[in-house]
Amino acid sequence: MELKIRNLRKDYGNFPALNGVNLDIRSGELIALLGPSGSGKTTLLRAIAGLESPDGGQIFFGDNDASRQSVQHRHVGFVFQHYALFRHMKVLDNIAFGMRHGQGPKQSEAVIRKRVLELLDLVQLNGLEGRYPAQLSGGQRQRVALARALAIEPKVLLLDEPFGALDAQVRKGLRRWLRQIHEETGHTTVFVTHDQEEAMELSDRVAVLHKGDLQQVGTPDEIYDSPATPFVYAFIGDSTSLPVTITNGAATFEGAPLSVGRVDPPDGPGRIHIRPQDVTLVAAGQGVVDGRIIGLRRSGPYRRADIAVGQHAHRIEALLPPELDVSIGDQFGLAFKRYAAFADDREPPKLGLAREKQAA
Ligand SMILES: Nc1ncnc2c1ncn2[C@@H]1O[C@H](COP(=O)(O)OP(=O)(O)OP(=O)(O)O)[C@@H](O)[C@H]1O
Repeated sequence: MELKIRNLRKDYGNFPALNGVNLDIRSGELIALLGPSGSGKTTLLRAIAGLESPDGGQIFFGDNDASRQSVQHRHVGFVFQHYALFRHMKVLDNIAFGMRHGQGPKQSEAVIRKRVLELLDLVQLNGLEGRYPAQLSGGQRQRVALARALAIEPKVLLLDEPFGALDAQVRKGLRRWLRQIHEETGHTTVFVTHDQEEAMELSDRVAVLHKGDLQQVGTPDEIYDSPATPFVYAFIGDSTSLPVTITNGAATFEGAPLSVGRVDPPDGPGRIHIRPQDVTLVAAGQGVVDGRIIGLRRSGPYRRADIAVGQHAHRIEALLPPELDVSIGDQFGLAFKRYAAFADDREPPKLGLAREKQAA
């Protein structure tokens, strides 16, 4: 089922939780709603489910305007962070609940039992149908919750931080498992997370929200390699930045020209953003700007260097090969393999000011 969200608004008092969101969700895709706490992810998910009534805009399920439809009529499957299994019911009865009490045609107990056992097989919990939720681990309970959501053959599957309460190791396992289930079942799935790694690894596309605004929608590669706004650049992956002044497409830093080539944003104050892996050290005077190493620490297979730049000690971070012979206090030129230039955020942030290019 394809979803179209048009100019969706939700205000809590004077506070705009959703600021006119437009988003097309393709049939069969797994899309992540990603953003920091309070960005509007859950509000958007609940509006899709029909649990929240918007103050403006529309939500289409296919060609059908579902904006005024009840939760029951939208026929969505929902899994929350805090598993909402019925504690007094066995796993089998939990999964069967929607089939027994839902809107669909009545089914015989034999059919229901067969379907529950198939779903238990799908979520890899064969043999646990007779247990109560208290006799399951947190990860197993979330699998039961997913089986229950799938049991009603939902038009759309909505997942709100379903692994949020579980430890990191279990989360990683469940992430792979969920992707596999998605590939087998093909439900249109909307997944809320504030964990960028989870969003990038799991989804076909990522929708990044910030303060109720949809900042960018794209594949994980597009979001990481071509962030559309300074917020997306800073939120996804590591980066540091330098304040610049842009005049006729040329950037200056602390009054001196910055040899990064032509930049696109309009004249005025802006920032050049760089990812640590895109900074390389060259001889002083040969790079975009000179800097002095003020910190070095090991980071996985790399060494992470803190480099002070300019008179006001702005900080640039670089990932260096550990065998590179550098020490605190060394002076270098910094070359940027890639960077992005943005005009300073003028409210609200607008798409399309980015320019990512090879450094000159
Ligand atoms: N019922 C409510 N009444 C008032 N304000 C609310 C209500 N629900 C949410 N908000 C506010 O709306 C904003 C968006 O909330 P939402 O829960 O959608 O954010 P989120 O991105 O899902 O955050 P989190 O990751 O913390 O769950 C927040 O600032 C929140 O405080």
